[in-house]
Amino acid sequence: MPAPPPSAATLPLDAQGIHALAARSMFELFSSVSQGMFLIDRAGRVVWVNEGYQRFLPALGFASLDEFLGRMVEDVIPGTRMRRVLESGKPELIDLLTNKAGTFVVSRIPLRSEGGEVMGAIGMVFFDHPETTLRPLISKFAQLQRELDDARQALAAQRLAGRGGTGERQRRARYTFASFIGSSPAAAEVKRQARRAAQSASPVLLLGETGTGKELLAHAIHAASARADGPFVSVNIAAVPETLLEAEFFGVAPGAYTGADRRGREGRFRLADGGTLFLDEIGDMPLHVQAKLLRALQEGEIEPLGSNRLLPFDVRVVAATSRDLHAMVQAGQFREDLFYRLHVLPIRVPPLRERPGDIPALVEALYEDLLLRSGVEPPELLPDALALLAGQSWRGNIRELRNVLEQVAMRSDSPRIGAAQLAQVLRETGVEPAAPLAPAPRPGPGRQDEEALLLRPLAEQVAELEHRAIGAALRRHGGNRLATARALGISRAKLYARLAENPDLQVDN
Ligand SMILES: Nc1ncnc2c1ncn2[C@@H]1O[C@H](COP(=O)(O)OP(=O)(O)OP(=O)(O)O)[C@@H](O)[C@H]1O
Repeated sequence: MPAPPPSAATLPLDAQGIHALAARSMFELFSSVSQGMFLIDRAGRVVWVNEGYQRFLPALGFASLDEFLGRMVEDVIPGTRMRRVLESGKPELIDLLTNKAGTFVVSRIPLRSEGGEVMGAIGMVFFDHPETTLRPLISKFAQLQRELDDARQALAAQRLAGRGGTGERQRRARYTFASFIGSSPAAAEVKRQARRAAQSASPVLLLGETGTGKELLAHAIHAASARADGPFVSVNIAAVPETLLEAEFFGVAPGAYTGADRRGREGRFRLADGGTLFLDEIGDMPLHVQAKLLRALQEGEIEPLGSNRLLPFDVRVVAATSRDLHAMVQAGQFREDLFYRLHVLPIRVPPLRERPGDIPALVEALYEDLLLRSGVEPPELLPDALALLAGQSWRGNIRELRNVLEQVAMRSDSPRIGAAQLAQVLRETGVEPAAPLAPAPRPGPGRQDEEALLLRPLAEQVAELEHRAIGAALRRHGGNRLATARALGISRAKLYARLAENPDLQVDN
């Protein structure tokens, strides 16, 4: 019997017909759900762009489609991996692409001839601004990115110091007090206290929000202490599974377990012998380990798991936490006796929002570091952009500032960045920009004027920023001087002195 003639409602039953139908349906599906699609040929030239994709062209720096078509894909879409897909013939079904046009969830698929040869590739953008549409995924990505940054920075510091092996890296201090950037009163006070702590042998407790520089200070304290030639060993308690913490601290005796640990393992206390043991996130330590830690600190001896021998150690402990240990003690979550054992030299590390005056110096240092680490030429931030940075709440503190600065460098070709461009990057990285610390700059100064403004003595510029910061804080707090001094992390006496020098700052309350 002859096959029924194909109609609009009939599925083709031959392989070729099924293939054509599926390909067409998939193409239509992708073009309707994606934000944009484009095609490159075998040479990597952009040969077709659909209507959806055309709206990204201005952000990529193209005024018309004609300028975009026919160009090599990497010349027009910074950071793209389309050429890799051409070369490997393997699709990349989901990826995040960040460039000056924003951050996108993208997909790249090779196009093959009937003979299986790669003839080109199709690129699709599924989401733009994934930081709002895919928040959990993006924050996880941002977290990983930060960890990667920290690891890269550690490696670079090690390379600069000309040091070898991984174990060595772990056991040397990476930073000194000079690495702690900031000359604001709050920063100077922290450094003063930390320097004093370095001279003593007592435990130090660093208290402050995430990303404020607690680990950096722990390294610096070690490097300036009498133990500087000994090892610096750190344990991030939050990152070690609870069941492994004891083994991590106290070690495992040979033969205690079968398998990998059969030969036994040194604990961190022993590895840090003669040096400093940095206990990061001490507030995350389970109560039963707290009891053992306390005993070890009191006795100066540890008992490796599966052993009945006590081993002496000589370690100076520096602990850090972003949690409110005092409240944890009251809630029965942290042992009071351990708290007092560690709370001998407490140092409060202020959040970045309490020292906005340090932002210009931090920007300079973090960009210098970026240049050293990755060769990325950083842009210059104009005064209105610096004022915008100074007005943010920086929940992730300096780590977050570094991340934003890197994003600015990655997403922009312009050598100078103003507040408007910065605000866009802040939004794209998931930070809703708060008002700048100073009123928005009046339109006017051209590039040369702006450069002239930046080429004045730094002290003058810092004083200006301080003046604007005080003005903004006074306005925010309705002229309340105590609240203003607190918000800026300065003493009331200092605020009164500044107000006396600058009568124009007075706000009646
Ligand atoms: N004052 C500073 N000057 C220069 N860089 C800083 C300063 N403070 C922090 N950083 C940088 O910011 C990042 C975070 O600092 P660090 O890891 O020391 O913070 P932390 O308080 O220990 O954070 P967490 O509690 O999340 O572990 C690091 O890359 C560090 O080099």
